[in-house]
Amino acid sequence: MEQLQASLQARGLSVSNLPDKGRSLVTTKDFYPGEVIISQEPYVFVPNNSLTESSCDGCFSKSNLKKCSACQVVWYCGSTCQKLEWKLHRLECQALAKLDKERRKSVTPTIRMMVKLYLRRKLQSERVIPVTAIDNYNLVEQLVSHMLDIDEKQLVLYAQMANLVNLILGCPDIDIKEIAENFSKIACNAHTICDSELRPLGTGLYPVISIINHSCLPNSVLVFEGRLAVVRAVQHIPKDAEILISYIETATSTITRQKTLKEQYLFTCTCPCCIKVGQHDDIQESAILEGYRCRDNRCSGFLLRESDDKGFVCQQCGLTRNKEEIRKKSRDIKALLDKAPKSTSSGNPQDAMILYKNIEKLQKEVCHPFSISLMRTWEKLHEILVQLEEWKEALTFCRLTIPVYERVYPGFHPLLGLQYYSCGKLEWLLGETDDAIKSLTKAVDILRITHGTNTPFMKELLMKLEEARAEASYTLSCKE
Ligand SMILES: C[S@@+](CC[C@H](N)C(=O)[O-])C[C@H]1O[C@@H](n2cnc3c(N)ncnc32)[C@H](O)[C@@H]1O
Repeated sequence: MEQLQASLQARGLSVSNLPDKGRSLVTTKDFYPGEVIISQEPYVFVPNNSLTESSCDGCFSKSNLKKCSACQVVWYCGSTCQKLEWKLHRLECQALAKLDKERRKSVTPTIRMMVKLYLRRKLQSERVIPVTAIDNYNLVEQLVSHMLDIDEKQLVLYAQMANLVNLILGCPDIDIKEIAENFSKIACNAHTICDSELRPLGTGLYPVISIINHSCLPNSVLVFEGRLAVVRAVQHIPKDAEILISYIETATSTITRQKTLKEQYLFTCTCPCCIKVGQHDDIQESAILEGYRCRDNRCSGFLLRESDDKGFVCQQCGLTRNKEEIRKKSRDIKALLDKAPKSTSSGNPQDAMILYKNIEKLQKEVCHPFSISLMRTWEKLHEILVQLEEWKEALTFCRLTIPVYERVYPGFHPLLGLQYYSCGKLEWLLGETDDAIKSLTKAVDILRITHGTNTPFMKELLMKLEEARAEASYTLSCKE
């Protein structure tokens, strides 16, 4: 702990204990928007491989993959990644190679994560891999596990998984209870590794980053550069303040956010957004994001349940909507949404587009124009239409999402920046240069804070903006 504090002190940080939160990462100097607060390589990480989709165990690439011939479980994109991972994979490979074919199928990414955790501990204790103040198993030991709070069913599942890990490791001296507790630690401390566009790639355990607590209105953001986790300030953070990131998708009502946090991280959030739960403004916002629209299409009011529970009444114009009518339409939407995964995985985007357009039509009759479910449908239609190369329509749906994004995300949220980037790319493609410049500028303003400016992803965005500006000034000079 002293070594960790010394290492953090050099970066303007320190670990404190807060009464209701446990350990927290606190600043010992000011941080400014866009500044890197801390970055860390994972103690262990695994790609999100499944039986149908694989990626490289070193860099998550999905191309030129070759399966490790010995264990037949792990994939690499080439010898560079294979060599980099070899010290750890050598041990893992020996353990996996001993399993029969059927058993190997049960080696999920979570099981691999645990196997790798113990193997890395072994390599560090034998000094094959160096130990540093921010890269050691002691930090894993200090992670919260919430073992006393999790239910019986979950405990049984962890125990079964722990038995499988023990069987793979072939070390009867490793305590099953300890492995089960480590599964619980992974559940509330591991982070989903995403690419620059926030698409999930894998899972990693970053024991120092895991000291950072959650807020639904955070002052920092966690992004990844490959597997390196990078925390950046999104606002001015003064000395002696707590660093806070969001663990969850915050585009939901307070009650939904609190439920998610309780179920996955086992705490009740009391951030500035959550303490408003039940207050008038919060009820109104929830009714907009997850509730229904007024019967009158010209009215933008939100609806609340009538006191006799027979229906919903618009808080702007007073019109009521019948509960049964809403229920029926909601059932129809659900029936269509249930068909959606099949339609999207069937590989026929045309079918998926028709289905989602039907969903949108029904949702527009039921949901408030700022509804999150309607926004998700617009996102899906944008994605499908890009696939179909229907650029104009894709742009229409992308633009529809922007006001909802603006409403639900704070100014410097990566998803807002990325959505502006998507709009800008489509506008540029369609020759709408002035609009493209506006969208790309907004994307740059946000993403330079959340993502920095040095990654290939950001360099490409900056180049696109420059190209668009150059074209606009060339067109202008031609006109003059
Ligand atoms: C990734 S850990 C964060 C570090 C943790 N406080 C510790 O002592 O190691 C996640 C856990 O921290 C606690 N936590 C995180 N954010 C919190 C918050 N806003 N309020 C209360 N507890 C919080 C919860 O127990 C949660 O399961």
